[in-house]
Amino acid sequence: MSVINIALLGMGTVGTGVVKILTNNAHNISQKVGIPVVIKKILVRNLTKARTVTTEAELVTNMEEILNDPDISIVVEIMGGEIPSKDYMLAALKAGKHVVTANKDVVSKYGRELFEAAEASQVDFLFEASVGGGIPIIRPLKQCLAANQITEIMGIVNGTTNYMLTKMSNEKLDYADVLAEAQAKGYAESDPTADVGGFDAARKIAILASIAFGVRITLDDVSIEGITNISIQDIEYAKELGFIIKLLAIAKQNEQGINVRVHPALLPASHPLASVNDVYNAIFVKGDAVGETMFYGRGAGELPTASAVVADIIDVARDIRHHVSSRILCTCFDQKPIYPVNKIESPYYIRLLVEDKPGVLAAIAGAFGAQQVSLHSVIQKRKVEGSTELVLITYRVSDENIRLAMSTLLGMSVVSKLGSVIRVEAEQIS
Ligand SMILES: NC(=O)C1=CN([C@@H]2O[C@H](COP(=O)(O)OP(=O)(O)OC[C@H]3O[C@@H](n4cnc5c(N)ncnc54)[C@H](OP(=O)(O)O)[C@@H]3O)[C@@H](O)[C@H]2O)C=CC1
Ligand SMILES: N[C@@H](CC=O)C(=O)O
Ligand code: NA
Repeated sequence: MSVINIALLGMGTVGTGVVKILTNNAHNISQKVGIPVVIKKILVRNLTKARTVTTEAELVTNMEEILNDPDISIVVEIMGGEIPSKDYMLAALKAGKHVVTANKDVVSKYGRELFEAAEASQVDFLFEASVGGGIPIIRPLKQCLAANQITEIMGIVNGTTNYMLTKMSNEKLDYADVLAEAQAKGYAESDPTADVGGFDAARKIAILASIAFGVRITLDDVSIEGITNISIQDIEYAKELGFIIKLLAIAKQNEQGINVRVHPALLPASHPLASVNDVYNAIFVKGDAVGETMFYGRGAGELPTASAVVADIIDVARDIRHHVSSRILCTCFDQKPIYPVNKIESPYYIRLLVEDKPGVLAAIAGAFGAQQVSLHSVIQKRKVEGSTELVLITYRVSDENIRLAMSTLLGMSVVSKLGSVIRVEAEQIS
């Protein structure tokens, strides 16, 4: 074997980055593998579309041309979406080809099926780019931290929403404008509701939790809330109170089971995740032996994501050279109960509009008190349409109790509007 031939499925944002890296760093990569890695074919939808990078690879529109090519030993899926990506990956694995993917939708939903197919064919199935873009996180969890019992993962795992929240916070830009910017930069999914709705982050934390806890966690096990209801007003009030709003992905394991959730949260400005800005992601992993570790870097974008994809290609290429494969496949061996989010206690930030008259504050405090919700701080903000805006931070309370308190408040004639209810992740408020 004098070269390793690969095929790309897709030549969009990530595919373009993969072509660039494999071209610009060809010598370096060839030295690391031992022989050159060459892109032989690229599957696209549209052969006549203008491309921003030139390649000697043949552009094709029929997957059979890749599946039936015996020279191609690695298939790199960077098309996105579930269908036909999953079927193409399965077909490639069954044809004895190694597969590298950046597709969290497919890995989080069909991981088991794909791992089984890889094992049956004794080939590799690698997916480093599916979580955290260019940040090494899958390999560290599966290999470098393998000695540990992981108890907690917490982080910012969606570049689009972190970019949006940063721009809204620092430049007071409008939600729709910053979303359009993130799309133009190639950070967002083809359907950006996956980003802003929290589903992309949920798929990523499901993948991380599955690997970390040795359990198959699916999207149905994740409690999901996105950033669609976060306003500049909330970002500003949070800042005044010493907090920064971030979209967090959290997975925790304790005696009661596993809790996996994605939601916006107020973080104290001094928290390490509060200063993770723009498209950057950061992931904390706590292990019983290693203690706390943190992984940080660009979570989306052409070259950072392609960096992780190409690293997987190099890993597989080395395996091919050394006649080894399927070294670390599925690590989800156990069944453990899921601990529901409504039992998780935390402080809450609440913004509401109330009538401007004596006794209202006492009535509201009473409604909270009836559901065992104690108030840490109450600030009276601006006047809006004749009502007064109240911003409250509660002490630690369960999701269940906060919901009950909210429904009582909404039934009170003095409450004209409920603005926002956002969790606060702060150890110091207990
Ligand atoms: N963008 C990012 O920052 C990151 C993306 N990812 C993941 O990487 C994957 C790719 O993302 P991205 O590069 O942004 O996506 P793009 O939409 O930019 O590119 C998709 C590519 O796939 C091709 N394609 C799509 N559907 C088909 C099909 N049915 N048959 C043949 N070709 C098809 C398109 O062809 P054509 O060019 O002809 O239209 C295009 O070249 C996704 O799974 C995404 O979630 C992961 C981490 C970060
Ligand atoms: N849309 C995703 C892309 C990378 O996974 C994000 O913004 O993080
Ligand atoms: Na990664």
